Amino acid sequence: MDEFQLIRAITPKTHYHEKLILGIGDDAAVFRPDDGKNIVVCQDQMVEGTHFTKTTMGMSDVGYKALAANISDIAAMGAWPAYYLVTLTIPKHTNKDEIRDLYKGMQELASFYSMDLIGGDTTSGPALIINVTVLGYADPKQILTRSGAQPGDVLFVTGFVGESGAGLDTLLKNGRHMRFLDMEAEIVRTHQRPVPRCVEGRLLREAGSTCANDISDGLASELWEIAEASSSTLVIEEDAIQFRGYMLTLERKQALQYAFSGGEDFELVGTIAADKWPLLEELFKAKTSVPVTRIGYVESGPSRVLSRQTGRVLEKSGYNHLSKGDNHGDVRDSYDN
Ligand SMILES: Nc1ncnc2c1ncn2[C@@H]1O[C@H](COP(=O)(O)OP(=O)(O)OP(=O)(O)O)[C@@H](O)[C@H]1O
Ligand SMILES: Cc1ncc(C[n+]2csc(CCOP(=O)(O)O)c2C)c(N)n1
Ligand SMILES: [Mg+2]
Ligand SMILES: [Mg+2]
Ligand SMILES: [Mg+2]
Repeated sequence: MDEFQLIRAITPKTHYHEKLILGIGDDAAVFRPDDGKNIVVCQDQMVEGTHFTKTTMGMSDVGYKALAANISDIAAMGAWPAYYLVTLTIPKHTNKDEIRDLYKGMQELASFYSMDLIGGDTTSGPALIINVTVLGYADPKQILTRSGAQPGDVLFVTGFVGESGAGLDTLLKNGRHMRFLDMEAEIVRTHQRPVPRCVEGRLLREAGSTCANDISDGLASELWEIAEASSSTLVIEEDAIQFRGYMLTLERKQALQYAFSGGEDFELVGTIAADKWPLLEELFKAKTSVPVTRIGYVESGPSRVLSRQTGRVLEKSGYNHLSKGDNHGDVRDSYDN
């Protein structure tokens, strides 16, 4: 397989968006934006050894999750995805079938959201790296931001948090080819194939929420981002955090540790005016199988996250690439300025 064969193989034969003028095949892609909408754009990448290993994820899972992580950021803005671009760094000895599986995983999710692949780049390099850019649309009158929390708001989270981190530990211990019990299979799936919460992001907008953040680095880290961007105090009631299945077999303290610091759950955490909370609950019951749980509130005060249970400031734990001394800067010397 050479670079040009690869590009030919991944070029879609049809497209979903009629406003796409030029997709893959020229120096750049061209589309006419949807009338009256704001364009939303984000980018996240996954690196072998940092975000996945051969033990934790198959190639189609890697493709799926690289796109899912980006769609999750679009969902956290209350927006809807439309186009994506994929940049690959491919190490030696990667075969054609592996790349085909990577795109299969991405296409599964892309077809669900009718997203068009419109470009990217391909290079060789020392590790497998998948960098995805997603473009989407938002209603110009209402986007969900990290700075949108107001004193008096209810703080909520969608779905169940902590499962991805627990799934990762299960995978690191047993490998992905293990025959898992149903409960373990559920958390492993959350780690490998998280479901972006686009529908739920829309419901947040419908109910009148102004603030959301998706959980990539862990609940603690995402709560701190909201507190800092909104210049307010978030009070978290740990006792309200819900778990299911495998997580209920753990000591609650450990389950909470996964929820706060595990990351990659890709659920939404956000806030909404207290008088609109009942409507949000109603909309979730009527329109999605994903639960929404009140886990605290917002009050005026310095930018910080307080635990209602302990009265103490919540530790800013969670995943931080550049504070983990062992996972960066090891393939080359420093620049000599
Ligand atoms: N290297 C960079 N250059 C320019 N902007 C960046 C860079 N890295 C991050 N950003 C920007 O910083 C902001 C926060 O990015 P961050 O990656 O922390 O958010 P996220 O995607 O929600 O989190 P995660 O990466 O854990 O999924 C975004 O506006 C992002 O575009
Ligand atoms: C093998 C392996 N080890 C550790 C992890 C955990 N992990 C890696 S990156 C990240 C935060 C989100 O990334 P980003 O901030 O880049 O979006 C987390 C929780 C993993 N997935 N696989
Ligand atoms: Mg990011
Ligand atoms: Mg995010
Ligand atoms: Mg992200």
